[in-house]
Amino acid sequence: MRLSGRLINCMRGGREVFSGLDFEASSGQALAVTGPNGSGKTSLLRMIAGLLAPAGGSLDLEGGEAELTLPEQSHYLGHRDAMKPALSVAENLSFWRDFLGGDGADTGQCLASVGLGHATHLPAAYLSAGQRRRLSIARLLAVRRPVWLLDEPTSALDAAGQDLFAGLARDHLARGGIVIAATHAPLGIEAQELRIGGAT
Ligand SMILES: Nc1ncnc2c1ncn2[C@@H]1O[C@H](COP(=O)(O)OP(=O)(O)OP(=O)(O)O)[C@@H](O)[C@H]1O
Repeated sequence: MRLSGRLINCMRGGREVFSGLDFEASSGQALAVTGPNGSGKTSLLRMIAGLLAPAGGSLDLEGGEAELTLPEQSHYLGHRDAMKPALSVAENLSFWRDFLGGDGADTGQCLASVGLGHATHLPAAYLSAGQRRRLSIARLLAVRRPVWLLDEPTSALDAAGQDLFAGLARDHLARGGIVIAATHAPLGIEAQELRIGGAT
């Protein structure tokens, strides 16, 4: 499987953010998207996820499921943890599993894998920032998709959480997945750097 972008142009609010961006990531590879604030890292992830149209260029996934689009084969975790505060932790994850077309994955097991086994019945509103991030990461496990698009995946995670994330990402890569992560911090996994904009 190979994900590639060719000559991608990004416009936001009538202003060019970046242009002519090329990148490529094959099965088992991670890309760390780096660059200064406002250089377009989140915008690039959202384009790959199908949430924002490129102003030019093309995005392509070769070797995936022929009948599925690139967004349908991708997970996008934004830096806001999309969850409903009044629902429990388990209900939030079940919502996402069903919404994303999961095939009945055991949410309890996914939550235990991210260290939230003790909090499944708590309202999501009670979670700390790092726990919310762990709940987002559990979505990656509840529904298996080959392309992970992650915006600052380790923000708010403590050292143990960062190790946990790195382990899950390594497993995903070992299974032939692809990780594209926008980050200002080391991801804890081997990754090629895709730099956008000027020096950090
Ligand atoms: N909805 C929008 N309308 C207009 N401009 C926008 C919109 N969303 C983002 N932008 C602008 O697009 C540019 C790129 O934003 P983006 O969030 O992709 O950057 P980033 O590299 O992820 O930044 P950071 O490191 O701060 O997270 C910024 O200048 C931002 O202000």
